[in-house]
Amino acid sequence: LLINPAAGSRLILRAIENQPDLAVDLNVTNFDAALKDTLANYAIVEFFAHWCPACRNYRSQYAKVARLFNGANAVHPGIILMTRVDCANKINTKLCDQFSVSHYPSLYWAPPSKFVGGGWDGKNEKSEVQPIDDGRTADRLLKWINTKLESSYNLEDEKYEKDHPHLNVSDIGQIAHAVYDVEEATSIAFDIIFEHKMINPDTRSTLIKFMQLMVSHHPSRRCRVRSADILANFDDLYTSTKLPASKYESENSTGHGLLGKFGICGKEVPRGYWTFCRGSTNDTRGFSCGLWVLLHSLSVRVEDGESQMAFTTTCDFIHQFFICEECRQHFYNMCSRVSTPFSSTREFVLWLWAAHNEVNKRLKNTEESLKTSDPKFPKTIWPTKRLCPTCYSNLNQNEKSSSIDWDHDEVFKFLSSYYGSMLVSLNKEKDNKQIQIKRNAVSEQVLQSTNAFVVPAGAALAIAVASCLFGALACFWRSRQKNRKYFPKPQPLKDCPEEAEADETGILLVCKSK
Ligand SMILES: Cc1cc2nc3c(=O)[nH]c(=O)nc-3n(C[C@H](O)[C@H](O)[C@H](O)COP(=O)(O)OP(=O)(O)OC[C@H]3O[C@@H](n4cnc5c(N)ncnc54)[C@H](O)[C@@H]3O)c2cc1C
Repeated sequence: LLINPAAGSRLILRAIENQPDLAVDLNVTNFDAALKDTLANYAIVEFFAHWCPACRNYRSQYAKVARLFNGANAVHPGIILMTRVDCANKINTKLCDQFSVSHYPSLYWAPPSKFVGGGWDGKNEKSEVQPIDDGRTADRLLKWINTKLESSYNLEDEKYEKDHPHLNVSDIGQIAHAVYDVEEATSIAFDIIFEHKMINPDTRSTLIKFMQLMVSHHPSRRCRVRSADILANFDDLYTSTKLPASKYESENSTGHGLLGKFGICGKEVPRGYWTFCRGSTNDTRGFSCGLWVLLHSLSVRVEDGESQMAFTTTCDFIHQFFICEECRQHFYNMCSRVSTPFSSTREFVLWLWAAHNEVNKRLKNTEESLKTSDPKFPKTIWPTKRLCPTCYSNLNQNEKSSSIDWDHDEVFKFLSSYYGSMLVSLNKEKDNKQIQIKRNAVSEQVLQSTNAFVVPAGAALAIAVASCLFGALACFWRSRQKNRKYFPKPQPLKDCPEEAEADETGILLVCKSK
């Protein structure tokens, strides 16, 4: 699977979907970007040469393991990104040298970020990049992984049919995988809004205010940047006829004009699968779970002074745009019961948490009586003692009791950390200065614009300026890609069979690279 190096790194990862061989082909032009971009905890890089018969034989073995971890139908998503690099392609020579590749295929293991700009020289024992010394068949590679992760993955594992030991939501670290789902839920929410043409004079201001909230506080950088772009061009995109179609790669203007084509978190999202919010069957959890996580992750990020605006915007957004009738009505009733305006983040965060628990409590009874619950994710009053023991004033208290004596300070601390830093802990992006400028500028405007019907001019300007900076960086990168004159054609290095060593398994050969 060869990918245009100019394509975005997420596109690279997405392109593996529906491919029989799900290992991701990387080369020197996209190696760092793809490994930086993945949210998987670990990566494996196979260095091979396309002329090497041992590598050709090994391909199907590697693919059997990649099926478990890569792609939309991964049985165990978000854990390992499995990639390969063709060292016989001359553009990759330096990259392969960095890893001291002496024979093909050679496999290396590390957290993805350790591959970026890194290497392996065989001398540094403390290096986090580690050669996989025994991965010559699919069974042996998986055994190596299982030993390393203390896991029990099996080549026969099928989606939904086995336990997902690494994706158990009662494990606190799993929230780090939810960034994927927050992006997914955001994209789906906006796709629904655009496809169902839900923007009208009554709903327009709510949408704009929610987007302003996202520009400032969405946990995913790509959603913040894209929301800012859309907000800055909202009127043009909405009417669409004012823009040349080529600018946004669209030929026609259906639905809400070009807005629907613009991808609120980028063109690659929604990807069509869930990670943290994945149910044990296809029709449970997913979008509504992702939407809750989005709301909670926004709530912990707002400033004290924004809390009342964030509350009303959240209530209006759910009321006007969540197409589950029962959900939006119930939620709005809970909103309507609030009589005193919020003056702090803490109040808003705890209100949303309590509202969610009220829904959990109601659904628990309904789902138990109708037997519609997801057996692996029954509704509970949350957080459980296991997730947050200090949230319970009295640890001897039954966590299933209807009136738990919460320690609200601890609950707030827990929520702030869980939906704050823990949620983005896998997301290695670093907010750069431009984002900060944009966030500050927009936050100010959000505060001032609780009744705005249009994007405030100042916010639009700030957003546009910041967007231009991103645009300039993107242009610079693209022009550098264009200026690369050519990629040399891959040349066969050696006639492998003469250099080959028999593998003791009798299945494979190993080709020497030098
Ligand atoms: C605004 C809103 C209102 C809804 N109202 C209804 C309704 O009236 N009727 C209906 O049938 N469905 C409703 N739903 C859907 C329902 O709440 C669940 O989202 C759905 O049943 C899937 O449940 P889940 O097991 O994935 O967990 P969800 O309830 O979706 O929760 C997602 C994750 O959030 C965390 N979480 C759970 N409780 C809390 C809490 N109190 N505070 C913070 N984090 C928590 C957990 O990690 C959980 O896995 C609503 C959804 C939303 C977004």
